[in-house]
Amino acid sequence: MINQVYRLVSPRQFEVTYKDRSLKHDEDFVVIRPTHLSICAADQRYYTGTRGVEAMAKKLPMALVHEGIGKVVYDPKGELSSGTQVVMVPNTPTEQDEVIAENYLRSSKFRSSGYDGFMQDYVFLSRDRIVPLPENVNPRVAAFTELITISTHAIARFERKSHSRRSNFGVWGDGNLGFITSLILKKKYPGSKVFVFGKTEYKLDNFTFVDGVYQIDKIPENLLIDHGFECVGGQGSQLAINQIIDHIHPEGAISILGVSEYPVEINTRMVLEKGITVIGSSRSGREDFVQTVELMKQFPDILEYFGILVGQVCEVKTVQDIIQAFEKDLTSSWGKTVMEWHI
Ligand SMILES: NC(=O)C1=CN([C@@H]2O[C@H](COP(=O)(O)OP(=O)(O)OC[C@H]3O[C@@H](n4cnc5c(N)ncnc54)[C@H](OP(=O)(O)O)[C@@H]3O)[C@@H](O)[C@H]2O)C=CC1
Ligand SMILES: O=C(CO)[C@H](O)[C@H](O)COP(=O)(O)O
Ligand SMILES: [Zn+2]
Repeated sequence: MINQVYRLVSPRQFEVTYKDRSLKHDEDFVVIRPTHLSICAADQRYYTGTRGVEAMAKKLPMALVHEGIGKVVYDPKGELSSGTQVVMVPNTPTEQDEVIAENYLRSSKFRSSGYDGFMQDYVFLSRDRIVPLPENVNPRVAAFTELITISTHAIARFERKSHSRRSNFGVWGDGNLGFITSLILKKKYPGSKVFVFGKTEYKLDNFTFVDGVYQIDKIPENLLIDHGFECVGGQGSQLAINQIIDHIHPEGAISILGVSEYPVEINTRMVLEKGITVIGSSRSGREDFVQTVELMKQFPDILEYFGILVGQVCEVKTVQDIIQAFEKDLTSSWGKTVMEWHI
C-alpha cells in the first residue's frame, strides 16, 4: 500500500512523501490509523527551527509528533480486533540491555527526533510498540499519554535513586509537565505534600489538587523540600534548578526533566555541600506506557484532571491545517494542542 507521510523539510514547511509498504511485511507489525495527535515542545523546536542548525540539518526531513493514539486497522496475526484504540510508543529499541533502559540506549530510534513521527496516514509499528487504552477514555486526553509516561518514568527513576524521606516535594514549572508530575506525585504519595512553583498566577490556579503554589519571586526563605522536580526547560531551567538547590534539604534528589537547547550553569558548590543527587530523565519506554495505562485504570479521576490540559483542538484535513495547528499552539499559553487527524 502507498502511505502518505507528512514531513517537515525546513522551518514551518511540510511536504508529503509517498512510501510503499507491503502488508505482508512481517507478522510482528500492526498498522495503526492515527486519530488524535498532540504537539510536544520538542516538535515546536523543529517546526520553528530553534532546535539548532546542526540538529535541523541532521534530522530533517522527518514527520513530527511522538504523542498520539490511533485505531488498529490491520493485524496480520489477528490478535487485535480492528478498531481497538491504542497508544503508540515512539521509542523503538534495536537491542536489549539488562541494565540500561530502552529509552537511554544510544542505538534506540525515537520518532520525531531523527525518525518519522506519527504524522502519517498509517503508522506501521512493531507489536510491542502499542498499548491498548482503557475503554471510554477521552481521546483528547489520551492523545498526550506519552507526556504522562514521561512523568511516570521520571518518578519511577526517582523512587529507585533517592532516599526514603518524602514528607514533601517541590515541582518547578506551571505548565503541562509540571501539572502531570505534581498530580502523579499526589496520587503515588498521598501522605506527602506537593508544592508547585511557577511564574503565572492564572496557571498556578489550575493546580487545585496540590498543597501549595508559589510564584518564583515570592518563595518564603524558610521553605524547604525533601526532593525537587524541574519541569521548566529552556532558559528558565537555570533559575529553576538553582532555586531547587537553595530550597532542598541536604541529601535530597533533584529530578531534571526540562530540555534546554544550551548548557545551563548550576551551583555545583551547593550540590556538593548538600550532597544532592541529580537525576536526569528523558523519554520513556514500553513499560512506562503499561504503567501509565494502569494508573489511568487505578485512578480514573486523574483523567478528569488531565482534561484541564486540553487546550486547542484542531481538526486536520490538509497540510495547511497542520501549519495552523502548530501556529495556534505557539500562541496558546496554557495546555496541549491536540490534532484530530482526519487527513
Ligand atoms: N525529559 C523529557 O523526556 C521531556 C521533557 N520535556 C520538556 O519539558 C519542558 C516543559 O514542557 P511543558 O510542560 O510541555 O512546557 P510548558 O511551557 O507548558 O511548561 C513550562 C512552564 O514553566 C514555566 N516557567 C518558566 N520559567 C520558570 C521558572 N524559573 N520556574 C518555574 N516555572 C517556570 C513556564 O512559564 P512561561 O511560559 O510563562 O515562561 C511554563 O508555564 C520542555 O523543555 C520540554 O521540552 C517535555 C517532554 C518530555
Ligand atoms: O519530548 C521528548 C520526549 O517526549 C524529548 O524531550 C524529546 O524526544 C527530545 O528530543 P530532541 O533531542 O529531538 O529534542
Ligand atoms: Zn515530547
